[in-house]
Amino acid sequence: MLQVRNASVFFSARDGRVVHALDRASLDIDANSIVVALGASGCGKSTLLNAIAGFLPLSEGSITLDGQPVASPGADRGVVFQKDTLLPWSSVADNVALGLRFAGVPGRERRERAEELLGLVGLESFADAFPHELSGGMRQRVGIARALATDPKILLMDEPFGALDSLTREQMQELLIDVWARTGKRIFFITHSIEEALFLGTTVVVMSPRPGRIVAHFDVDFVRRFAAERDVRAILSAPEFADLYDEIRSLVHRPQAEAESRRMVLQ
Ligand SMILES: Nc1ncnc2c1ncn2[C@@H]1O[C@H](COP(=O)(O)OP(=O)(O)OP(=O)(O)O)[C@@H](O)[C@H]1O
Repeated sequence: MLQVRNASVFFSARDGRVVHALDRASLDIDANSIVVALGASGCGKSTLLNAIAGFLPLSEGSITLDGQPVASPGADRGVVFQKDTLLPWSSVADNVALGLRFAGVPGRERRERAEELLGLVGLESFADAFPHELSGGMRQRVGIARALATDPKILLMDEPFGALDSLTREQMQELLIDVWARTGKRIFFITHSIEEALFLGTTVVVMSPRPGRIVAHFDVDFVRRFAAERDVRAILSAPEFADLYDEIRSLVHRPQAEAESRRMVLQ
């Protein structure tokens, strides 16, 4: 279980002002779940993800992963960003295996693991290609394979499909559902898109504008239905999908009217 409790972050801006980016956020991410954070630009989504990744310290509150406090980056958390961070001079297989190289895993084993992961993301024949030979969607697939290489306990994804065209984005959403169904990894995913949040999330949390607070939790089951039935149209045209879409939309657009959580508020 990943537990975030009353997490607040204050930044000191260059002009001396204090920016209150995250306000007492609490969140649980259980095994085999996909928790999607949704909110307007600047509401603190990346701040929350970066704190879970260990890239920045909390000002108040706590984050634990399977009972261990999170204080710095670690191989138990794999991160995928919107902009790919592949090394242009390294082959796709070497990029995937980067974390394993840091961990001292021998070359042959690294290669085998990279090939296995490239198979998982549908890029088995691109192991020896270089990043510039790949499309944007393929590069994000490599990013997902790389984040999985150290067998992390959780995958942290910061708008990973935000820069992709809509068709590629849909393919990547389905690929991610496949990866999730096959690996059972828990995932924390950030997006601006209500549709993406509803399609991918087992839980959707809605954040208010700065200072970012979690104003609502929704338990959702479209992703499990899709993993079982593979019927996108049935999901997107389900009346519950449209109802939830409207409810979340009104929250995102009127976030100051604080929503009542559908679940018990986390203590
Ligand atoms: N290092 C920093 N120093 C000062 N202010 C910061 C810093 N990082 C983020 N902020 C501010 O904190 C707030 C939250 O930023 P954050 O990037 O978490 O939002 P976001 O919801 O992820 O936005 P977007 O969707 O646009 O990526 C913003 O107002 C941002 O300007």
